[in-house]
Amino acid sequence: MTSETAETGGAESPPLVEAEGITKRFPGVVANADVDLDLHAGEIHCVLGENGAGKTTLMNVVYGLYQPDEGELRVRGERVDFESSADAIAAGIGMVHQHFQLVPVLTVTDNVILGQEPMRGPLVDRESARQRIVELSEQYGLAVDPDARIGDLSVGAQQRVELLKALYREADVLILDEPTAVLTPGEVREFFEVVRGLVAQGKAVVFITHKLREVLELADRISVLRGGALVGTADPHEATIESLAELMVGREVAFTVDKTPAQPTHTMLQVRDLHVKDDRGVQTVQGVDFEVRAGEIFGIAGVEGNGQRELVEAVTGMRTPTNGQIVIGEYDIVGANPRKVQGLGVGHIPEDRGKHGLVSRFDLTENVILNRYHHPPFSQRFLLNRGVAKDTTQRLVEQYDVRTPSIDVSASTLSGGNQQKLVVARELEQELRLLVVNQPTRGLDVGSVEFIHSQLVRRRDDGVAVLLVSAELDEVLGLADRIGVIYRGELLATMDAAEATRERVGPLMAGQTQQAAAAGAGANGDGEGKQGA
Ligand SMILES: Nc1ncnc2c1ncn2[C@@H]1O[C@H](COP(=O)(O)OP(=O)(O)OP(=O)(O)O)[C@@H](O)[C@H]1O
Repeated sequence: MTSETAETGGAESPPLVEAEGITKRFPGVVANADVDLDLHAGEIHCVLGENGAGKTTLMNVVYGLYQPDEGELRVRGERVDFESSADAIAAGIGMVHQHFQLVPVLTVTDNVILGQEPMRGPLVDRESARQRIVELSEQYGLAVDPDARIGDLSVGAQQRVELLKALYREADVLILDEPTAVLTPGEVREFFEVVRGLVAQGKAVVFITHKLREVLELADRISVLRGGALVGTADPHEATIESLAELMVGREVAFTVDKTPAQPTHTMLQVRDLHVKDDRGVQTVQGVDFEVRAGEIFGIAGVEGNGQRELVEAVTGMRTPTNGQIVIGEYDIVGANPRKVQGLGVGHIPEDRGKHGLVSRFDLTENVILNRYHHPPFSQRFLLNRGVAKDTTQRLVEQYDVRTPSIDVSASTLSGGNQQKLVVARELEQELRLLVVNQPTRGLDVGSVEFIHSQLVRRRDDGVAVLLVSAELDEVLGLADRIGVIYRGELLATMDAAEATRERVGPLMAGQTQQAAAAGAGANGDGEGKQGA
């Protein structure tokens, strides 16, 4: 639908939001340089750009979190000067961040009305709020139980609560920052339906994503940022994944991984009959067996939440298994702490860089030496050699193209994708025997994905054993030499990459065993990995 046909649009009405000449500077960086952006009722506007291109900054300006240094914002044709997000919300702008801002112990209703409680005299009128939430869920197809506790909801349901929160505040413009990064394939499909419903009812949606297939499927309008500036717009009917990638990155991007057949040698990681419980005490890994040899990439495919997190935490010493063996080299590491495991030459790229990868208030050098400051070359005779630490950080920042004004800024100032590149650089560029990577390219732009993939293959070719866990089926199929499929904590099948196709692995990810798949029973493709590009 276009603005002309939208309920609240119409050829003569101005865009819901016009951003004109927006410039926003941070120390040493021009995050947005003279950017124009129009958001129309009834349109899905995709904003693309490589990591650090300025997408989040621009949206934070529109949402009132940052004030622009230059330029102006107009809402329905009227100039606005937002001093905070409260002003933007009052003007009908809502934003759903990548990290949800919900209180886990409260109910859906309490979260939605938080800070906006309807009062009847001195009392909160919870019942009328609850009724309004039910109406909104029905109107926009946002299925959630208003009385459920947030902590008990799936990620997809929590995202629907965030949308309800914005709609309850009567938002006409919804800014969604990488909303599908955290969703399972089934949830992505449901989410697309919701977004289509929102624009059909006259809302304007801004959709930030690195997944170009999603852009082609959903966008009415595409804007591309590079180095803080708007470098172009693309017509979703004419654009291809390749053309969008080139517009974003400024060069051609390869979508297939260039690698020769693996030459594996001895077993480096052996996992036997592994059982692991999650934080709630639920047995999420249930009798897993596999091994990874030096010089190969063993990929674990699976829809998120099937025990991958607990498996990776057990292998890296962050979680003690309830049963089973994990042998790295010749050591059984069950009971060993993460530092000990790391000392065996184990690198770890965690799925949650905020929790386990980086300390956001530390500068880049402190983050690079985080788990190695007590090892040479950083430590010499118990003293930290700052010069070596800084030189190493500078080299990694250049080699991995971490976009930053300097290595002295705190990690929190880096864009999400650049934070991830820093973690990957630190973990890959050390003495390694085993590398455990969980969702290594989440939030990365297509150019960075291409680079990180080639680096993983390079370390494999150096003789490192690589355990790759990813919900992106394309990533596992493109990188791994052998593949296991995890479903409800069990490895359903292990196969050579040559035998692994999307058609074979997809149904297994949905829990369909090989026998059933051969009989053709009930394949619905729901288990397909999230789309790579
Ligand atoms: N609060 C801040 N202080 C200093 N620099 C910042 C701050 N926020 C963003 N930047 C810088 O502004 C630039 C743009 O960052 P932004 O987060 O907008 O990029 P992005 O396009 O959203 O990237 P990604 O795809 O990685 O999320 C980056 O160079 C970043 O380091």
